[in-house]
Amino acid sequence: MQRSAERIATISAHLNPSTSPHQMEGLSAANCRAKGGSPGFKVAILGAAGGIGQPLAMLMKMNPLVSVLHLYDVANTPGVTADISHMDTGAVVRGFLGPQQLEDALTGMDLVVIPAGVPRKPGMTRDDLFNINAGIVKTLCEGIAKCCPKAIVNIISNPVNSTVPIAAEVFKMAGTFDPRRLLGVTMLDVVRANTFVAEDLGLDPREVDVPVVGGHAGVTILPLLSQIKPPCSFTPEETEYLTSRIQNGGTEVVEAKAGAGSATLSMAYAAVKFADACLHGLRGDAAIIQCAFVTELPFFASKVRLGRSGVEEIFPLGPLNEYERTGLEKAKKELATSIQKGVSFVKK
Ligand SMILES: NC(=O)C1=CN([C@@H]2O[C@H](COP(=O)(O)OP(=O)(O)OC[C@H]3O[C@@H](n4cnc5c(N)ncnc54)[C@H](O)[C@@H]3O)[C@@H](O)[C@H]2O)C=CC1
Ligand SMILES: O=C([O-])CC(=O)C(=O)O
Repeated sequence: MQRSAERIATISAHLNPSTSPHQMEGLSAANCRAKGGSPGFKVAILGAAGGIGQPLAMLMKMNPLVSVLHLYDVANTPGVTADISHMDTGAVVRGFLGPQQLEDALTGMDLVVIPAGVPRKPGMTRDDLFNINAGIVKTLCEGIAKCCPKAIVNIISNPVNSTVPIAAEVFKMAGTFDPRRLLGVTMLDVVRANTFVAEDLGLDPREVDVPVVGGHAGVTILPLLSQIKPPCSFTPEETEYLTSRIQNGGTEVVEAKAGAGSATLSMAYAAVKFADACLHGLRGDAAIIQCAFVTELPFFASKVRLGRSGVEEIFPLGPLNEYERTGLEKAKKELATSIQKGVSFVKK
């Protein structure tokens, strides 16, 4: 009994940076590495114990660009942190549990990734998550504005078309808003588009690049199949089938999981692909181009160039065909409503 109590004390010292220096001693190697300023970026995941958060945390722990990884959630971070901290990769992992530890989790971070919030069940739209997730994202962003206002923020929590505007309003009210640093993660739409198109064409998905613009729900997800690389043409039936499958990819997973949540593993993969692009941009690497939901235009998923200050260039949509022009009008209409809903939530 005694031994196991000591062990719990040691683990909780690792999880809580506010514990006394004496309690932290057992973990000095990891802490020395973190304090020694080993090269790399400091990344926080908010919602780190969830279905997306856990595999995302594991993949971020494997990323050589990450030197410190903070895992924050309102439940279960001690276990997830203890587990991931045993991986023999470079990043030092620290866990934070509950609102009292949010500020410690955020202080000093270069990149904050937010998959906190409830997922869909069959029959729900992403907008049905608004009532719960809007408040969660608002509170977390207030913490970011206070503790790491210069961090790049990647928002995964749905409905992205409204949660990103919520984040923007929170940052505007705090006087910390920088449109280059706030990005909604629409990478999973690109990942799905590449996969489904590659299946259709009999190609390796790694060779396919489909820009997906607009937003992250239903008709706002607009794949630009006319701009696919390698260049390729589709029949009207193929265009209709592929566009619909890409737009409904999330629902396909929600239905297959039959009440047990939405995409988590492919989302963690997409989130890491996107976070890694942001970190390469921060490092100053050249030509980091991805699609993301950005806050200029005023809010729209576009192809962007990532750099040291976040989004450094937003590319124009390029030539659209008739099918895409019609899709764009539908997307803009629905997006306007979702954006306004997010903005009003913070202003009210
Ligand atoms: N942008 C995208 O492409 C995608 C977005 N999503 C969205 O990601 C979100 C998370 O999905 P899952 O990980 O599957 O859900 P989950 O329920 O498995 O995990 C969510 C985690 O958030 C935590 N959480 C709740 N309130 C919190 C708070 N105030 N602070 C910090 N953490 C909090 C929970 O404790 C839980 O660990 C959902 O809103 C989902 O719709 C999911 C897939 C794709
Ligand atoms: O569909 C959902 O609810 C989760 C999501 O955003 C996706 O998988 O694209």
